[in-house]
Amino acid sequence: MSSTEPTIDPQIAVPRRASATEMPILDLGDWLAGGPIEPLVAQFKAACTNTGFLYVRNHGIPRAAVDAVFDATRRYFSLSMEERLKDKIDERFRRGFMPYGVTQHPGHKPDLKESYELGVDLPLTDPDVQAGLPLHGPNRWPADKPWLKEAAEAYFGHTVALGKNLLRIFATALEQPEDFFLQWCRKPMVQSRLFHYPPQSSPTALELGAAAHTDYGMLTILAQDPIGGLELRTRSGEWVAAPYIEDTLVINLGDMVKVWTNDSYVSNPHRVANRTGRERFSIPTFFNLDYATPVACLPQFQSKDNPPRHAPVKSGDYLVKRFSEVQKYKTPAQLLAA
Ligand SMILES: O=C(O)CCC(=O)C(=O)O
Ligand SMILES: [Fe+2]
Repeated sequence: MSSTEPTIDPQIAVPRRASATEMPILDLGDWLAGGPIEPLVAQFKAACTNTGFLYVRNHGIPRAAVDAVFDATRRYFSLSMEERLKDKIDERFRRGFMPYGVTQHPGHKPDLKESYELGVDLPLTDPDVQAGLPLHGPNRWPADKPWLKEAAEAYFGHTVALGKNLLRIFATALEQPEDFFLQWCRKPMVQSRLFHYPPQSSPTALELGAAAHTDYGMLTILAQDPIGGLELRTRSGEWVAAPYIEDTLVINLGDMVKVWTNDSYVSNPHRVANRTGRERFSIPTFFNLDYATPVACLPQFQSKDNPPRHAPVKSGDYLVKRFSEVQKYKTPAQLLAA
């Protein structure tokens, strides 16, 4: 080996499966049908203070909507690169096709994934869009592929509804009124990403489908296909697998939750290693509150002996900063200056 060749990390170990304590399955069915919230709140709290990861079932998103968005995603990524590049992501609104190489975590090779991105669809006449509020704007859709818009926007609508329901459980767990977070859901910064991961025969710690990272915002709602490949780090530092479980979605917390709770609720690192030799598809929805939401440590998580460990942040400013650290875009300010 010549000295100019990069050092290849040893293949990372195949982890064991997460236990039911590390990733409990919460059944939302009874509550969504009018039952009490308390049993769910207790399970939610336990998961959030352990790994920050859990599964939900009977979550209210119809199976047909999930199947339809996966079908459309597979169909879209079977198109030629030339075809997909017609809808290459625009830097201002960040909607559309994002090719390989855009997402790169510090110290890692670019993630081995490509995506199609969508969010809350705001017209160009919307006052916040006109004012240039970062990431606010219209979705971008290929006019000749109506099936993509149809399936993705339908699924998106369902995940927004689920996200708001999860925020009710979350607020109750934080001893706030059930609708506490919903006051900041006027134009919530929700983003869905339709992901395609190619097969990867020898994942290394340097090159993965998604390098180890924490999510930035409040809640992530992840639909994955039966291929699996999602792994999370437990509090003891062990990597464990979060496999596909039929009719469930994975929920995990983002870093903003650490600000609200002074690190009582955790946003654990996770990664994707697609070792199956087959293509993998997954659809995370990142649920975030309105741009101007003041995120700060809640009173019950601080005291004289335990002052806030994180400075208060404005939700949107924080997200924009975190995005710019891993995605090679220009910021809106740079675009305006260009
Ligand atoms: O694709 C997955 O399973 C997870 C993706 C992920 O962690 C992310 O995009 O933040
Ligand atoms: Fe993530």
